Amino acid sequence: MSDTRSIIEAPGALPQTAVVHDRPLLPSFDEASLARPATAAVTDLVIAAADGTELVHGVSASVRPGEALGIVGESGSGKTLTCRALLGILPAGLEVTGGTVEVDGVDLTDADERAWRRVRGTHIGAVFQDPASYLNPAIPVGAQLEETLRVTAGLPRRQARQRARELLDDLGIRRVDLVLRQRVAQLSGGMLQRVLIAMALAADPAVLIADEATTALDVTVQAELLELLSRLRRERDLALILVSHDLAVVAQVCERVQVFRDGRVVEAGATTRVLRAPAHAYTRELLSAHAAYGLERFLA
Ligand SMILES: Nc1ncnc2c1ncn2[C@@H]1O[C@H](COP(=O)(O)OP(=O)(O)OP(=O)(O)O)[C@@H](O)[C@H]1O
Repeated sequence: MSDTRSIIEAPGALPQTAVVHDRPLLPSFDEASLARPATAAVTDLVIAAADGTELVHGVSASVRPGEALGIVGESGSGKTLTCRALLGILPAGLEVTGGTVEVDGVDLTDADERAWRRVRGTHIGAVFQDPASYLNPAIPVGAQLEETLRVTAGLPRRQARQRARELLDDLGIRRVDLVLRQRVAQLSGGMLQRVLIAMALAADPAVLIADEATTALDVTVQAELLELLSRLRRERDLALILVSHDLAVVAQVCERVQVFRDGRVVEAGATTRVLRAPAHAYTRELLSAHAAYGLERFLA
């Protein structure tokens, strides 16, 4: 389903489950951004297993420079597979069997691993849940960040060291030199995720995917990281794709949202509209589940 075809017009009346409060939802949707060409896009994407079982059934999603797109939906709805298709890292046994994948002006639909390696890291980066599992526990995180800077951004050793400091400083980390010397076990989840964000941004990609990147963190640290992602996309004109099962997370950062269910986009549109006046019964279900946990707390 394409972006436009999947947008269902909002009904006039506001359903009970929509979160209503007297302040406007932020950020507002900038329609002008849609006039810019997409930085990353999947169009009519189909992902299937080797036995032909379809897991993603014709999803379209796109994001532009400086824009944040939220992807929400319950577990197993196809959010991660869609993002993995954009990164060229589908799990073994799964493949793109229909549609197109494009990143930063490059058509990667039929790309081999060599072509993907030229794009991953340099044009598109990603962070996921559980940052510790992406780092070597035996090596200081600074050395791992420097290695990424050498390999992905092609910096010589001395420059990589300097750039690692600058990157962490830019991500709001205090006592940068101390953090760079520490190992995984010595750092908090929020700090490790910052290090992973620094690695993902090492070669200044145009697109960043954050897939449940703040899920396991406590609310305060989560809010700090969401604020950081918002700032980075503003300052770097980064196209951000934020994946979460949590509507509140998406509401804090994204001006557009797509609701996934069973490998399809069931609703898409401006976050404000989707949250205030959900058109699809499933979105209303998601919202009522969140209302029970006080979604409005995060939206104000
Ligand atoms: N390696 C795999 N082999 C077979 N099926 C898979 C594989 N990975 C995912 N799936 C299936 O594909 C569907 C979509 O999975 P996906 O991981 O994209 O969901 P998701 O929305 O990201 O869920 P979650 O929030 O739990 O990560 C699910 O039915 C899942 O079971």
